[in-house]
Amino acid sequence: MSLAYATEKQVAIAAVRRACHLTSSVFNNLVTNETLTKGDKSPVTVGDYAAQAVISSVLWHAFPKDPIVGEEDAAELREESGSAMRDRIVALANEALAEEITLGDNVDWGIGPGQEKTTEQLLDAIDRGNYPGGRTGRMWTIDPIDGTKGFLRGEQYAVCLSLIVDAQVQLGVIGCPNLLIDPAEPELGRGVIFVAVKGHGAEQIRLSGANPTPLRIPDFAQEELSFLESVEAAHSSHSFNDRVSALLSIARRPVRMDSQAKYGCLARGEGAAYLRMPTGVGYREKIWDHAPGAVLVEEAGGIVTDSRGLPLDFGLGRTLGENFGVIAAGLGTHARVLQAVQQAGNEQENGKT
Ligand SMILES: Nc1ncnc2c1ncn2[C@@H]1O[C@H](COP(=O)(O)OS(=O)(=O)O)[C@@H](OP(=O)(O)O)[C@H]1O
Ligand SMILES: [Mg+2]
Ligand SMILES: [Mg+2]
Ligand SMILES: [Mg+2]
Repeated sequence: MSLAYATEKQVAIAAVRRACHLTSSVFNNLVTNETLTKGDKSPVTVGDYAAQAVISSVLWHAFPKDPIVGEEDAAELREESGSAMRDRIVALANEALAEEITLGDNVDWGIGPGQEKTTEQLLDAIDRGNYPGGRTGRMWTIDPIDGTKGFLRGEQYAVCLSLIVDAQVQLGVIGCPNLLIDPAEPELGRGVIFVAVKGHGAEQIRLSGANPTPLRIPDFAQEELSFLESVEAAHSSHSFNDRVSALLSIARRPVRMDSQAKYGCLARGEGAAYLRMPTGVGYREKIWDHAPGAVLVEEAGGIVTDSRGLPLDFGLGRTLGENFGVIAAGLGTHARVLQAVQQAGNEQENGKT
């Protein structure tokens, strides 16, 4: 096997591991006044900002020329009113950057003892995520905490990083600190990183970095089919999924889970399809919410399209453009789900539902 994107993979895993340690410790010590509400009414915590600062700093050290499409920006933190949060973010980010963690990550990537940064350097690191995206060249996407609402509830969330080259996702890394390593063996505990390199397969490793396990989506019998879907009804239409489920005579209840942990669970065979249909409010899906998950599912043998059956286009900028939803499923399931989605869509247009 060739070493495609071998350095990028190592750096990305190291960055995501650091960020996962950070977010776990933030959750365990989260106090009031550490969460802001953004312009779109969604929450952002000190954990989101600090994790983006850490990942961006590591990427800058390893690949200084690569642009970054990151979810967060530091505008509010630069204001006087943001100073308390700012100080906490700087402390958290520096703690994570300087932390001693072994197994493959090392000081050459701007992490490890002595790698603390100034406030200005960390705010700039957050703001390096302002790249507008586009069709050509290399770029990284960072979603420092995907599923922030799940994070705040103590449920699933994910630290998500991808490398896109000429609009194709080449590498995806999804850290899930709260996900069971193996649902069949809960005593193994929680903390998983999903990794995929285009053309080279998908794997799961433990948050500790150990036990790489290849991932392959299994074939599902009809009675085993179930959907993975968002927790928040505002993020994807639950009622539409119910109709698709009925059309496919799916008996099992959908599994609701925040974040790209859904793509990870699909890739390891927990749930037969991830359906995310728009709620009709004109929301545009962001590339950082899907790029790592899409390459993961494809490399585990699955298919990811919109409701027209077209691949997601990561070359349009920071968003996926007009929202036609997302259907991710294994090879043997995707066509059936797509057909049912289109039927449900037609019914909706004809006012039958
Ligand atoms: N209206 C609307 N429609 C679709 N998607 C939206 C919408 N608003 C927000 N978002 C994005 O949803 C991301 C979280 O998705 P999830 O699948 O984790 O949602 S859920 O928490 O399970 O409900 C969430 O990612 P994070 O902000 O990283 O948590 C947002 O990018
Ligand atoms: Mg957010
Ligand atoms: Mg997100
Ligand atoms: Mg986020």
